[in-house]
Amino acid sequence: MSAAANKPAEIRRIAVIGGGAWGSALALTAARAGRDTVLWARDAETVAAVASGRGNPAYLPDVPFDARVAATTDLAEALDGADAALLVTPAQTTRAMGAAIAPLARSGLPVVLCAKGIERETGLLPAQVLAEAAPRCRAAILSGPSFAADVARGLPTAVTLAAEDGDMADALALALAGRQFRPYASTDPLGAQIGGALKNVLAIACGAVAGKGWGASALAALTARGFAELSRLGLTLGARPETLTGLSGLGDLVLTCSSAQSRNFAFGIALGEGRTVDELAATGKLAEGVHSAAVAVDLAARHEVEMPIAAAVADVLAGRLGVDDALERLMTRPLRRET
Ligand SMILES: NC(=O)c1ccc[n+]([C@@H]2O[C@H](COP(=O)([O-])OP(=O)(O)OC[C@H]3O[C@@H](n4cnc5c(N)ncnc54)[C@H](O)[C@@H]3O)[C@@H](O)[C@H]2O)c1
Ligand SMILES: O=P(O)(O)OC[C@H](O)CO
Repeated sequence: MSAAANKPAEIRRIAVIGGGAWGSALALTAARAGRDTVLWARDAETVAAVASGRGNPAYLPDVPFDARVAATTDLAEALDGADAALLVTPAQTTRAMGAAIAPLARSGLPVVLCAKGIERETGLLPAQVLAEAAPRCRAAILSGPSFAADVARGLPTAVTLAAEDGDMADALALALAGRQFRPYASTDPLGAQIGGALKNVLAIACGAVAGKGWGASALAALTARGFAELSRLGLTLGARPETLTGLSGLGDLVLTCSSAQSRNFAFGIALGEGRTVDELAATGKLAEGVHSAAVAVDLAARHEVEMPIAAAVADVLAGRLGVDDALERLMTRPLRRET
């Protein structure tokens, strides 16, 4: 067989599974890139609004859709004829959504995992979960500094698009690229997933520092030490250094640890201002770091990797530690060489 015959076919039709903020922004991105795009959402009101061209008022208010996106509540219809799917529901739903996609997807369908998190019950990353739930699909990862509202408005950014198969990563990057959205293909999906999952946990810590008013120096110091933790775990698990310092690692960490537009950072701010975890959970707003903190700490412990900031976040979220005590604990750790 020639090398050309092994190349993935051109991606013309894209199914975006998940009608929240990021799913809608990515559907718009795919449509702007000229792909025939269909959005699946479980809620009929969202589908009606998107299909009529009104956009997604529930999740992306005040963002007009400037390209045509079809929409459906029928998963089989969304996947029918799709050359690739983007799975954009919360990380803890990857297994159930993978299982729903599995019998409807053609063999070898590229499924781009866009959630940033770790499965709570198993400690598995999204691609590992998909491999169990939909073994005939091929996983790719889209991650990097990208607020849904910014991307939907057409503000520029760059992201990582990673898959074990470099040709598939290239084809997916090409399918989504536009003047305002620049994917960099990568063959390190593990590294891309580690960065995306951990930056959410670390952003809660940084938000708490901001909410407490502990100053810009503390915020920068915590972000840098957070990056040290992310890198330690990533390198131990086999991520590549250039991925960890790239868009899906350092790039996304810097964004999420510095902007109140981040739901994880905003969650941390509210904690620092004295709101309780239960109060914040009751708002129903998705902050993925809340769901991944404890399991990230367990994963690190299994690999004998120290993650004191993530551990402090997990303890605060579990009600075992206050934010002031978390600072005290971090600041009074034995002094050490910087690594
Ligand atoms: N919003 C962003 O700026 C952004 C950017 C990059 C990555 N992400 C990641 O994308 C993922 C989704 O985030 P979002 O911002 O779109 O969240 P969101 O809260 O805006 O939307 C979540 C969507 O998932 C659906 N959903 C929830 N539970 C479901 C279930 N059990 N089955 C099927 N559908 C379900 C909801 O109905 C909703 O349509 C997260 O992992 C997040 O970290 C978000
Ligand atoms: O709002 P957050 O904290 O989920 O962050 C959104 C994106 O992941 C930023 O890249």
